[in-house]
Amino acid sequence: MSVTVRVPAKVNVQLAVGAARPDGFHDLANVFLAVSLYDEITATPAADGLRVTCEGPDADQVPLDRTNLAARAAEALAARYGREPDVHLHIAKDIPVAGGMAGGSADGAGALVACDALWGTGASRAELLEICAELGSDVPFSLVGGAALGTGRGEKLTELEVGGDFHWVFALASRGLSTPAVFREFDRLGEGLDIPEPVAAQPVLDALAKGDTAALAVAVTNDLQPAALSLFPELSDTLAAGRAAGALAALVSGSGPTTAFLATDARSASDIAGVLRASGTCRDVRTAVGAVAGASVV
Ligand SMILES: C[C@](O)(CO)[C@H](O)COP(=O)(O)OP(=O)(O)OC[C@H]1O[C@@H](n2ccc(N)nc2=O)[C@H](O)[C@@H]1O
Ligand SMILES: Nc1ncnc2c1ncn2[C@@H]1O[C@H](COP(=O)(O)OP(=O)(O)OP(=O)(O)O)[C@@H](O)[C@H]1O
Repeated sequence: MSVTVRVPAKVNVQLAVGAARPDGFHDLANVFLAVSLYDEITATPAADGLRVTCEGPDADQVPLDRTNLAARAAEALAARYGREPDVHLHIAKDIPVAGGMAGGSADGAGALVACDALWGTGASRAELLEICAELGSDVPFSLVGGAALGTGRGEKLTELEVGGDFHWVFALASRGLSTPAVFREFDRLGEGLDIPEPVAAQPVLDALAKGDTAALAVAVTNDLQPAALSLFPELSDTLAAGRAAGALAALVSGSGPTTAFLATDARSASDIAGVLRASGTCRDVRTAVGAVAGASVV
């Protein structure tokens, strides 16, 4: 018997970042939207301990040892329920690696849900969310999906209403960006400046609730974008190409380097994707819609 769980990627429609905290993390007002790019995690019982395998275009960049977030999730759940993590976790990876779309976090949440079902632990949702928060700031949202406001370091979630579909185009970059490096660059760029407390922007929440793409397009913000562009200046060319192709908004997704483009509808998304693909400013292009459900057994 095995269990397969499908988990979406995310885009941040608002990412407000506060000053560095004493523990090195940053307080956030992080408005997450789950989008229809998915990893699938299959958990199969194994007699000989924990093993991770991965397939997909970026599979060679995924660690298969105990640092993999899927492995860490299985170990955390097993430890809590006093059992051995005897499981084979297979990741079918479609979310870009080190792309700012919470790919590793998706695998952590997916492995947790898969092992929970396989082992029949009966853990409550609150317990699963607690383990997610220990694994990483983005992991709780990968479990929950839909749209949510993340506060604290992003792990404290309030679910948000979404009144309609939002159509996106994502341009994948030629290399990854390290999330800690982007936060460090944010700190460096902000040295000597007064960094305000991060707060959720009402126009973003209203646009989501109404399903109003045009309103969301003028409301999206990402405080990590200047840091990501500083470390990866060529991303400006991708953003410009998407804008010229008719995107209503163009921004870096989370810590980058994936760039995200908001489109009027599915047809426009497909047109923008075609122009971006031909522009030579990115490695690959994908379209997706949000909001979609979080980690779900298939
Ligand atoms: C950029 C975002 O993807 C936006 O959703 C997240 O804030 C990052 O979430 P994540 O990849 O799950 O991050 P974690 O694994 O928790 O932390 C990785 C590193 O990112 C930095 N980090 C992360 C979250 C946060 N609120 N402040 C931070 O400064 C820290 O250097 C931390 O060591
Ligand atoms: N299951 C996993 N899939 C991909 N990377 C993983 C995984 N587990 C650990 N990692 C490590 O995490 C690093 C960041 O990868 P990930 O794809 O999660 O980045 P990201 O999407 O930018 O994250 P986020 O958007 O949450 O900041 C990788 O370079 C890799 O070393």
